[in-house]
Amino acid sequence: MSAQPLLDVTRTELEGVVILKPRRFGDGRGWFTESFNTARMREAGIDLDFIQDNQSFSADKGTVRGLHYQTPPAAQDKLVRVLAGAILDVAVDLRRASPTYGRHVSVELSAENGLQLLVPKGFAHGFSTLTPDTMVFYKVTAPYAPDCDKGIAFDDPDLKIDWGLGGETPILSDKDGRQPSFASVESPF
Ligand SMILES: Cc1cn([C@H]2C[C@H](O)[C@@H](COP(=O)(O)OP(=O)(O)O[C@H]3O[C@H](C)C(=O)[C@H](O)[C@H]3O)O2)c(=O)[nH]c1=O
Repeated sequence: MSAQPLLDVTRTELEGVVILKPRRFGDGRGWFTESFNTARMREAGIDLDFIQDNQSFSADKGTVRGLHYQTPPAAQDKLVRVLAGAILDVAVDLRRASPTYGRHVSVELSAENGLQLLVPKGFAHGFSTLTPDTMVFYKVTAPYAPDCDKGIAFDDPDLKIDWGLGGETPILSDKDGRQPSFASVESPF
């Protein structure tokens, strides 16, 4: 029986957006994993230079952060994982020439399932929290650039994203409560 790969990679219907699952080595104490390894990423054909780590804590279930992206020259690739709790992680294709322009994928990432989502440049990113006390950690390939930090309304009617909120009003930042519609955004990608 072949051993589980050290890094399992699953493509999604959006070209470039992939789900990563580093192998966990379990024993009587719990488990160990190499949560990030550039050699394993390169073997998977992912050759990105992550230069900044971000971390956000959301106290309440039903928090939505997003949809956000940075425009060139500060566009970011993001590698997202959850250290505590669970999120519905969403990537929206903003690449105007893409056959999946305007389409999204949503993946449940949790401390328990150990899944990670790679969100390349050209995609908007956001997540909703599925548990209280959710800690999200993500690596990015470009520094924070406030002037390039843009957004799209999380509840845009054209994007039709189900955030798993069960009809509840989400907890949002003021900024995310007034993001522009998808139709009004001139994507730079
Ligand atoms: C993103 C970022 C923010 N900040 C400062 C700016 C604000 O004073 C404060 C909170 O920022 P913001 O409200 O934009 O944080 P989130 O709503 O969690 O935004 C992030 O969440 C979504 C899901 C993303 O994908 C982006 O990485 C990022 O936009 O942190 C920094 O100092 N550096 C940074 O890289």
